[in-house]
Amino acid sequence: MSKQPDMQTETEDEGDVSPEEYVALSDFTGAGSDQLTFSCGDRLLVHAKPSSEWWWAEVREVIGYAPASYLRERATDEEEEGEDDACPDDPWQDEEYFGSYGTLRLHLEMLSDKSRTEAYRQVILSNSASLRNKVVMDLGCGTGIISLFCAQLAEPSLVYAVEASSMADYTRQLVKQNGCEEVVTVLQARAEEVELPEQVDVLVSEWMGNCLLFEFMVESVLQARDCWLREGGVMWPSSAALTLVPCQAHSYYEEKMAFWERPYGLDFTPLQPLAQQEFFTKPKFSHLIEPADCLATPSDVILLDMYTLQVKDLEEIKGQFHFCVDKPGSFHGFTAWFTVHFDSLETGGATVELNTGPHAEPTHWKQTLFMLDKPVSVCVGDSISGTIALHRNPIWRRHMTVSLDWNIHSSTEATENCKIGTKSFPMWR
Ligand SMILES: C[S@@+](CC[C@H](N)C(=O)[O-])C[C@H]1O[C@@H](n2cnc3c(N)ncnc32)[C@H](O)[C@@H]1O
Repeated sequence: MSKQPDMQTETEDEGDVSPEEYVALSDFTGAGSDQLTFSCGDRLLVHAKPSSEWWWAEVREVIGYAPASYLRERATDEEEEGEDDACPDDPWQDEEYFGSYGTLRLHLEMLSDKSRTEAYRQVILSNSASLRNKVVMDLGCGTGIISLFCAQLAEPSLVYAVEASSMADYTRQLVKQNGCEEVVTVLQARAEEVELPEQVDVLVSEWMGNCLLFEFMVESVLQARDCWLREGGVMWPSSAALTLVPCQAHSYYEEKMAFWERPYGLDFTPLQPLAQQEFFTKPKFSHLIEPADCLATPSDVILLDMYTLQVKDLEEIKGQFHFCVDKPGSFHGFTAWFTVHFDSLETGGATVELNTGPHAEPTHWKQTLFMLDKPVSVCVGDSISGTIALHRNPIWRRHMTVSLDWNIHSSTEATENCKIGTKSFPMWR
């Protein structure tokens, strides 16, 4: 399976535009013969934009596909003179990111997610005695819910509630409204830039994104840990796991792909390559997998220790899987979700878990589905092994690409039969 499905079937005239000049934002090494290799600063001529992710381009008289997110439109000569590098102005897209957290929509979604919010409440409640007189930092406090739980359910000496978005103004009001202003200090700042008068005993944050890492808020948490957590202090969450399972996704496949087989008695199959490009090249967020659609026992493929994880580790995180199929069916893809654990402040105390998988109460993250280009029939006893890699985008720091490589060994066919596949899914770029 190619990394960019069906690229081979695309021609130069699909999505034609008159050639435009672009500049490479970063080095890129093509993975196959149809992909270009170029260096940061190279000028590329883009001939066609057949998809939003991959463009048909030319560099040094070589033609091939280039990832759109590595390119930026070339400025005029005058504009270019004033530029000292090719990097975008805001690789973290902070304006857009913190802008969205300055409105209520996301906070309503998060606070309405009872499993998520109650898990944090439970962490505070079950550690209330040990939190007495402790100093807490709530990184990315949003409306201040976790800080308010701390102030109401325990007796910390101080909670620094750090929030970069304009929501912080309202958070201050909420803290006052609930009589917690003696304990909770709201600081409107990016956590990376905040100055605290002291180190903290506990660093709590709700930083998890789709597929655990998307948005990479975790980097801010790791930087704050290194700056502000006292030696021996506690991280909440303390660890995180990404879980994967091979699965069926009949209704999604029917809805997006099989639909084109015979709508109204007509053969629309020439649209299937387009359907694959449009619906299956990116993961499906907000997927709710039925436990019955799991073809094997789910397995943790990536484990993160929040005490030892380093910012540089985030560039590429790899895991392996080996599934034994325990249900016959159509292997349509992989579904991923995450679980985080909160260690107790007391030695031997109970750990609290927030599990976003199909066997737990649904959360607003739901699960993430990665569709194969074509389903593969599998039988009980077959094995599906391979690797997963989360590659952080070198330019757009909140984005990543999830690459999956797998091989399927059949247990039933007399001759050794192994089907292999590989596919990369940009989230978002
Ligand atoms: C996922 S929300 C969680 C909000 C709140 N803690 C809750 O549980 O409802 C993450 C929040 O962190 C803020 N945030 C993200 N990165 C930050 C940073 N580096 N510094 C300060 N705030 C940040 C966002 O603006 C957003 O309000």
